[in-house]
Amino acid sequence: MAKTIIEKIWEQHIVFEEQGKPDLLYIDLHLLHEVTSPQAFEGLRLNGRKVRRPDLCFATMDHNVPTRNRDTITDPVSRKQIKTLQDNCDEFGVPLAGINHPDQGIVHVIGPELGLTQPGKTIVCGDSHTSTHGAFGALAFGIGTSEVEHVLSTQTLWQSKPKTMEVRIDGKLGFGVTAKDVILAIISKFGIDMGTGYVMEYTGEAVRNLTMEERMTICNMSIEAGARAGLISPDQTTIEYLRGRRHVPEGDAFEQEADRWLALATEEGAEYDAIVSIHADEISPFVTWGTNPSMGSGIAEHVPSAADYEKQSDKDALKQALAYMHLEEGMPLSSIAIQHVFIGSCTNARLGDLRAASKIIRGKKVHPSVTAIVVPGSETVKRAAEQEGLDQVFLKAGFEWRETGCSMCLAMNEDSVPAGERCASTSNRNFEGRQGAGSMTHLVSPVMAAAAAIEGHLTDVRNYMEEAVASV
Ligand SMILES: CC(C)[C@H](C(=O)O)[C@@H](O)C(=O)O
Ligand code: SF4
Repeated sequence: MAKTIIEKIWEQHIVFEEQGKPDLLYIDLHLLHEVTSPQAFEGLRLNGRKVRRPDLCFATMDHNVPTRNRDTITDPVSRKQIKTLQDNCDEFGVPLAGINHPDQGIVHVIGPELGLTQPGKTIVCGDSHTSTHGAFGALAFGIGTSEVEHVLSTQTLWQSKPKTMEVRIDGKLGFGVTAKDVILAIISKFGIDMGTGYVMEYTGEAVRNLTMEERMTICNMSIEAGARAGLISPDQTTIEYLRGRRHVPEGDAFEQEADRWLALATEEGAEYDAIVSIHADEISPFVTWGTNPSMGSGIAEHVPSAADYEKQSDKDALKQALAYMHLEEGMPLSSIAIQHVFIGSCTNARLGDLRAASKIIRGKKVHPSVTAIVVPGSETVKRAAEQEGLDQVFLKAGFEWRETGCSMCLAMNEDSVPAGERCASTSNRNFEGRQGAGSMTHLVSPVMAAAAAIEGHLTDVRNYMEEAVASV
């Protein structure tokens, strides 16, 4: 019987199964960061255990690292978490890209970059956005700290078999429409619970045409759609991205792996437990106006009104979100003034994202009432961008060019949005207080963030792009 990639990877990793109980899965790659690992290592120490396969682990520091001055970590909790990870990795022999390491970066950016993320692997990390790695056709999901301890000591994990969902994106994406708009549009159309209990596989013409970086943006936000994980079957784009990366085999061995990877793809006629679809024509540059990622619309639209909803619970949710966001029902989205722009995070801080944003701002100036920062996703991204002169484009326009890390995505370090101020952000979460107590977040793509930085309010990037095209 034809199978989905999800079933194939699952079956290949079962170590132990018993009817009606979760399966014990082998884990091929365990990524770690400083926030969710301290108690797990402490648990090992208390029980006199070792890390079973340090060679299948890789750690980095990302959530707490300062993006201005690497040598001064002012927050005592941040300082402690960073020191603790360093000590734990030293003690247990876990490879680490520490704060000043040339490979350091956001865990979900560096895994793929180093070629650690590969098709067919089971990948876990004590972090919900581990779904990012699914872009490669890996089964990648976030786990809790007690599970981190379990994986450290056994290299296995108990997991209930998920249901499968096909999320099909037909057609070709329009002018100015990016991967970020695709995933925001999907979550807006089907809701934040659409994926509960499922692993979602993104399919369709629009997906096949995306680069690996763009696929990562989509898979990254699977968790915001409630899914356990999200993935994309490997194809030639996947293979070409991985060729030559540090942790993949070389020469003939690579070609053999490539054949094995391609054979994992979902087979023609395989059945999913659920199917949803969206057409590329339905998707325009998106922006969120509310306090969860489903509360968003195309930039040409308006903040919804209570009258637009039938259910009282939806009307109430709208009112609550708008009260927090200090927005009025029915106002045009493009009239919303912003004071901050954040181009960063594991969703949208890769080289392609920075390139795209830089094209919008080249030769322009950040609006005087806006503070705009670029936080590259990794040291590797930062170096590559600097080599192309992108840092100079951003700096000339009035952006700050920072060191790498999670930064303003969740404001665990000193980068935060002050209470009562608004940020156009390329990150993935817009919950109340996410970017700082009382801060207001509008999730957008990198090009939309760049255009907002120039205008001082949310704006349709397509106008900018038309101008850029016309000036050629
Ligand atoms: C700190 C970490 C546990 C958290 C997550 O799991 O997602 C963070 O990365 C986030 O994005 O909120
Ligand atoms: S960049 Fe944001 S979403 Fe990604 S891992 Fe860091 S805090 Fe989480």
